[in-house]
Amino acid sequence: MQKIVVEGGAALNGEVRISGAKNAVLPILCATLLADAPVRISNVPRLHDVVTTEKLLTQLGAGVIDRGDGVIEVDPTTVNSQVASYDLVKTMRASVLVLGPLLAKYGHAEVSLPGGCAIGSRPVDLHIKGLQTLGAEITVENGYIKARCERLRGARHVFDIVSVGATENVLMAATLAEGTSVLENAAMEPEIVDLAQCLNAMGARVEGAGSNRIVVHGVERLHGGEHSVVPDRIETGTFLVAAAMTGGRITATHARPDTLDAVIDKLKEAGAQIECTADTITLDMGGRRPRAVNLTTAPHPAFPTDMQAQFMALNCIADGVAVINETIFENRFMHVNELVRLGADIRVDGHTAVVRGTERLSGAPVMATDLRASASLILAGLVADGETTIDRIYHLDRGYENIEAKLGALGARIRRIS
Ligand SMILES: CC(=O)N[C@H]1[C@@H](OP(=O)(O)OP(=O)(O)OC[C@H]2O[C@@H](n3ccc(=O)[nH]c3=O)[C@H](O)[C@@H]2O)O[C@H](CO)[C@@H](O)[C@@H]1O
Ligand SMILES: C=C(OP(=O)(O)O)C(=O)O
Repeated sequence: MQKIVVEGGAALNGEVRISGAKNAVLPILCATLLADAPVRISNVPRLHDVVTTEKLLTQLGAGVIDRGDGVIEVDPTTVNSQVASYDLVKTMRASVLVLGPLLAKYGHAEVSLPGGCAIGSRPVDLHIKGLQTLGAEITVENGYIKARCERLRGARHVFDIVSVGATENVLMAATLAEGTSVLENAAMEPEIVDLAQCLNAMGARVEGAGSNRIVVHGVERLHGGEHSVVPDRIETGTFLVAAAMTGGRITATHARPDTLDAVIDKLKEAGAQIECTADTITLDMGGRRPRAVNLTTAPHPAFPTDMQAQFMALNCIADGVAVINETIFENRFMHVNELVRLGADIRVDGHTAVVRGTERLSGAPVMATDLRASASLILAGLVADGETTIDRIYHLDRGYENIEAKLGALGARIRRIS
């Protein structure tokens, strides 16, 4: 099994090119199923989750051409199965996002229940309820969600709680429904906006994405189209935190600063100087030690849960005490015990972690438990004395494109070993 070895102590300097967003490209690839002509997606990151989605689309019968240069062409006209099997869905929860498109296009779909994952139980009841509001008959049998409906009907639906995935599934389904749907208490994440832009490029009529009220005027068909995936705000934030922790200066290029307000505010609070243009972010820490920053995760535009672990790593070596509240997932502190193995001082009580910054961490073998936990361990390794070896990095490869090459180009001493 592969591992990543980091030798701490180097300040990061230079430029890093940000990839397309994992959390945008996955729903967008699923959305191509709605079209009745080929769709071309560019700025696609090379990620394990993208490969899994390609396999899923292929299993459904779609033609998938990955041109290897960040462009994927999906031909959905050859789809001949509406069943997403457990084998693939269990490896990637986002596979459940084929449910809405398949149901809307073909009138039926069977998608394996994704089950829980390391960070929480992550049910899909809100996806099901939303599709039921549009008229779907849904049962859950033998571990599969079985959905059926001749043609979905536009309706008003209020999500019980804000869910990114449920908003995406219902939004995609509503594009082919008869009449208008109004989705209230919708998620407002930039990835929802990107999905809506892609759907509109395919002929959908979606308004209000990015607000908590999305209006979808159903159309008879979606045609092919082209879309370039929004830059990954979580990858961007991860590199910015790395630079802040090491006292360095980096510029993230091909980024979208306007999707990162809460993260940029916290980095400034930690003492970083930050300058943005429309598509770059320069962070200068000037060799200073970061100050501790309190944070509470919440749906966009508040602080993203997908950046919590990275800021935990920053707080481990910051000046002061930080209180971190995780309000989205019930079990998203699994990096804590591993950070403690590196010398961090962290106490967890329920959804709250109290982090007392220490001047030094010391390298050790650690184990990644999930995607962002893996990133936090790399960040801690960048500032720890000696070597940190991170095991189970397959989590990392789900969501970061070439992270060791990108960090290495910024001056980090990092390598992958088998
Ligand atoms: C592929 C993708 O885009 N993943 C992101 C997406 O995950 P995902 O879409 O799975 O996350 P949700 O926004 O749905 O989850 C938010 C909360 O709602 C709960 N919930 C969700 C659906 C449901 O039917 N019932 C229910 O109770 C979840 O358990 C969680 O506590 O948003 C999360 C929250 O920003 C991010 O951490 C993930 O990186
Ligand atoms: C939790 C994450 O992803 P997923 O929803 O794909 O598990 C993440 O990107 O941090």
